[in-house]
Amino acid sequence: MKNKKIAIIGGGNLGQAIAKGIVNSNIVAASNITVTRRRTHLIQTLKELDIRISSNNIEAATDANIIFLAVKPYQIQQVIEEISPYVQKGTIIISLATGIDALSIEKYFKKELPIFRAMPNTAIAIGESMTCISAHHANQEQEQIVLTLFEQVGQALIIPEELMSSATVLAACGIAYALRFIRAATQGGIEIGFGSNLALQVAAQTVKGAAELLIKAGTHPEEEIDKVTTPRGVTISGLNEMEHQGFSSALIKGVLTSFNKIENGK
Ligand SMILES: NC(=O)C1=CN([C@@H]2O[C@H](COP(=O)(O)OP(=O)(O)OC[C@H]3O[C@@H](n4cnc5c(N)ncnc54)[C@H](O)[C@@H]3O)[C@@H](O)[C@H]2O)C=CC1
Ligand SMILES: O=C(O)[C@@H]1CCC=N1
Repeated sequence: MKNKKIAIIGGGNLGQAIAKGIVNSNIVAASNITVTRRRTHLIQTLKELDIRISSNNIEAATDANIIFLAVKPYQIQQVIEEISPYVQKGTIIISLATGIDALSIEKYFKKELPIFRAMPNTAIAIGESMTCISAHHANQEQEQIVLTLFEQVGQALIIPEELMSSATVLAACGIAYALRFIRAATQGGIEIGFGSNLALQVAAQTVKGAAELLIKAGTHPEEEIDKVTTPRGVTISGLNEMEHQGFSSALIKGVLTSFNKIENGK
């Protein structure tokens, strides 16, 4: 792994976060990673980490063993058609583009390559992503390489491609849903007396603790809820009122609305 050459085409939010995450984990030398962007002055900070920056996609793709496609979905076809003639056989392709299936990517390349789709979430910037990955024409060794790369920036798992839209909703959009919960809790906290900064600190750490209980202890949410809900107590009154107002139902309907928009465009 250490000697693999990586090209990240599109040094935007996700592209830069992946580059930094891989460098921090030390599994590939920074000098083996090239990040491309048309306006390279916007990614000068990567150079301080010894990451190479370039505006030349073809040069970056030519000697890469692994290519991340981190441009927006509407830019992906053009980028693939630009680099395809220079991509060596067996090069691992990892597309981050939402909603573009592996068959289309293969069609744009006009040749068979190991193609992966990866759906991280924005917590990748702090090494806490939940990344779902699907594989197309890849062998086990290639799957392990891609899994290992994303494990440097959070948790990662391989899923069937047919679940990629669901993964997008639950993990990528999910960050926004969770943040809206924290924002709403903060608004409630202000109404019952906290200043906004303190309310946000308390709400955010409380959500982190709740998630860690499930992740570290491996318990079910209801098991943890049972520990907080004293009979005739305040928690169950609040929780039941939230459910009367449609809390779980609103969340489930939101998840389905996002999913339907990906699947049917509406
Ligand atoms: N999982 C998630 O939470 C999210 C996933 N995404 C997906 O990730 C991908 C990247 O998204 P972001 O990083 O947010 O986008 P971004 O817009 O920040 O980054 C894309 C970068 O590609 C560069 N670029 C465009 N054309 C290029 C070219 N021909 N050659 C080299 N560089 C070029 C742009 O200048 C930009 O810096 C998208 O395909 C999007 O669908 C986007 C947002 C959230
Ligand atoms: O909202 C969106 O369309 C993209 C997909 C996943 C996160 N952001």
